[in-house]
Amino acid sequence: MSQVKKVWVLAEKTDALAQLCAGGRQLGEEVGALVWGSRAEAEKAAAYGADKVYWLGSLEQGRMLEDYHLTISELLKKETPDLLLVQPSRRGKHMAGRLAAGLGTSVIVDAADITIVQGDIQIKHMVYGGGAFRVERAFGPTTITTVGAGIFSAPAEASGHQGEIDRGEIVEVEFREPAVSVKCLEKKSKAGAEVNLNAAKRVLGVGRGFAEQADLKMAEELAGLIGAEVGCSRPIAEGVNWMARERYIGVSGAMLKPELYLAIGISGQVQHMVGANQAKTIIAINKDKGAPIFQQADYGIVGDLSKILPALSGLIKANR
Ligand SMILES: Cc1cc2nc3c(=O)[nH]c(=O)nc-3n(C[C@H](O)[C@H](O)[C@H](O)COP(=O)(O)OP(=O)(O)OC[C@H]3O[C@@H](n4cnc5c(N)ncnc54)[C@H](O)[C@@H]3O)c2cc1C
Repeated sequence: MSQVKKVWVLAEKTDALAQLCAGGRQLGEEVGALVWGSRAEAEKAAAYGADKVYWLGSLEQGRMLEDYHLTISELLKKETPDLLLVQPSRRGKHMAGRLAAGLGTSVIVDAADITIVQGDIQIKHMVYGGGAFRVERAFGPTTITTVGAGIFSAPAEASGHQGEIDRGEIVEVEFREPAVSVKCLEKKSKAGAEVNLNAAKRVLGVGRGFAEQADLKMAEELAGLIGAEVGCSRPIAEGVNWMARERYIGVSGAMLKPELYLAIGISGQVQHMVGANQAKTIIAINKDKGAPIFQQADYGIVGDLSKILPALSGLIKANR
């Protein structure tokens, strides 16, 4: 694949930063990383393979990440990277939108594939709620895209620079106060939101086949036994509200690429499956043998989950 000259990456979390740096190395001759936090964080980005780390410093008390849009868009205008890869977190998407507005371009969201054809950046992403893919090209000197999970894999730390952290140059960036800033007045922790489905090797998804919230205990027990994170279909998080929104999988939720996806009481509508069909192995449990999920599953069990889940957990425990 041909490469462009400069690819920059912007991520809030370290694992996403490592993945985007790996992607940057595939797509660009030079990788630049925009990093907040301590100098150690900036050095980490260099170890992940960034040639230049644009170090934005630590967030001052009460300052929001969003306030950096002016600082970063000025930098983008000056340095004109060909491509900016952004972590698709809510804050990442927000920032991507603001940066694109500052540059007079638009964001191509949730890239499923990025190819460079003779210097032309072509981005494939899902449209019509997962019904089709479209290949798009952005106008302007810098293409901005948020990148779906699992598109690039993170290399072992420091592989980009053979472990020599100081090979990546660290450039200190001065903060530019935007005309209108966002102030954080109060922070409250959100119960149950601490989950990183993208990083999980095994995910067990629960759907509307569960009649009662209390029945989820059967799924949680099995997940614990096989070392899986629990995710869900959208109606479980945004209909009956049995789980946090961070746990729902699909086109408008988390996009996964685990080794195993175990879908229980999930019909397999396209909007859900686009978030799960990159799994290496899909196993479905559903009482309806005509459920669409069985067309995408590698293995299927037709039956009532209230009988199958305790039986599976019992078998695993008995064979330990
Ligand atoms: C624009 C748009 C975006 C959307 N985005 C998403 C998204 O990101 N993620 C998402 O998940 N959905 C999304 N949806 C909703 C999606 O279309 C489906 O409605 C949803 O995924 C269905 O969830 P489900 O499979 O849990 O429920 P259902 O479709 O109701 O399926 C329940 C399944 O459980 C089975 N079942 C019932 N009882 C049992 C039992 N006792 N034992 C075993 N099996 C049983 C049934 O046979 C059925 O197949 C979106 C929809 C739209 C329009």
